[in-house]
Amino acid sequence: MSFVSPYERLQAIGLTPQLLSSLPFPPPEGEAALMRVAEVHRDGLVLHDGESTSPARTRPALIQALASEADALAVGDWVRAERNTFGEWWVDARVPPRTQLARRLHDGREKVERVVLASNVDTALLVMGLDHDFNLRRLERYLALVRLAGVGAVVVLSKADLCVDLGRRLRDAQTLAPAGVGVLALDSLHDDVPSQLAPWLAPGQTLVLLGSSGAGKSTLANALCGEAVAATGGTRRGDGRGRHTTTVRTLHPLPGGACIVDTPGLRSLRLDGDAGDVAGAFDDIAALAAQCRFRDCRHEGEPGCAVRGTVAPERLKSFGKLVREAQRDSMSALQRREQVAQWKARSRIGRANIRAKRG
Ligand SMILES: Nc1nc2c(ncn2[C@@H]2O[C@H](COP(=O)(O)OP(=O)(O)OP(=O)(O)O)[C@@H](O)[C@H]2O)c(=O)[nH]1
Ligand SMILES: [Zn+2]
Repeated sequence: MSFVSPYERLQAIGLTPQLLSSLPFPPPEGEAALMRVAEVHRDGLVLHDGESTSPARTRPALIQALASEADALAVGDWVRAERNTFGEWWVDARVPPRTQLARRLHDGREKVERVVLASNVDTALLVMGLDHDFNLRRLERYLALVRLAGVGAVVVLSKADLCVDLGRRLRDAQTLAPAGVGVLALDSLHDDVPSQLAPWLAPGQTLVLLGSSGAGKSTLANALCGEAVAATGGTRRGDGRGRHTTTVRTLHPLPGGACIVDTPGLRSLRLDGDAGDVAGAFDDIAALAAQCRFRDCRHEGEPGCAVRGTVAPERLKSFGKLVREAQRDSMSALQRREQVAQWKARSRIGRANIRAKRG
């Protein structure tokens, strides 16, 4: 019988020699192990050891330490877990992630929460269907998300078989994609997906599938795995939207030594960064803005603006929207209350002025 060390097994789910040599704790042994988070649930985790998965829970001290920095364990994290006498796994430490894809969730009132979508990702596959799903403004958001996280990306336009003006849509997506971000169109049900994505599937690589519900993420995951690992759903009749078939982010090892995280479709995507970060995620605009006459130019009609007139109006509009959204979300709850109070005061004064004029 040949002996496979736990570290060799972990190579199947992305362990690299660099990671192993930079652990913030001694290499676990005995009842402790290095594992990778494969799923995060409300009441626990699923850990992968490179061969199989086990349920686990997180020590409250670790949850609290992470929460104090608006952080939490996410799929893709490397952790130290220890098995107790009942055979239950408990996670007590995390390896600081190389990358974190995160978004903000807004509760509709004033609470903004940071949610980590996946950790230690090398390449995000930004999946967009060439059917009703195709939306360049949404793609812009996803491109900014990966840019903010410092994660590589490929735009995967699925359902090429359903598209009549493929050439134009490919060109439109290519125009948005910054240098180094590939754009490809495919029919995930019939094309040889692993060979089309081969450049990003080297052993040790971690990929994540991002996109709206029904875009075809799980179909791609299955095509890459060579078997049905993720449930796929149809799209709704009428509007062609997805049915939110995938409900949890899950890490799957791939046959060639890479691994992939399938994620549920995101209903909304608010970027996790301050206004400056978000503005910087639009390379073309950032480069032109350096030539605007005013350093704080908002490109909204100021004289000497180098951006307006050069950047497509719809791109500039969504840039402005994302920057303002980031600004609002970055404000503390207190600042936001103060701003609302100011608005109210201003409109009270405005109404009083109007009344005074009238009469
Ligand atoms: N014709 C065609 N259909 C596709 C293609 N890719 C996916 N589909 C179909 O689109 C529907 C939705 O695909 P899924 O893979 O479940 O989509 P998803 O992005 O995982 O959706 P959620 O799990 O809801 O987030 C399914 O009926 C798939 O069979 C494609 O390239 N061509
Ligand atoms: Zn300007």
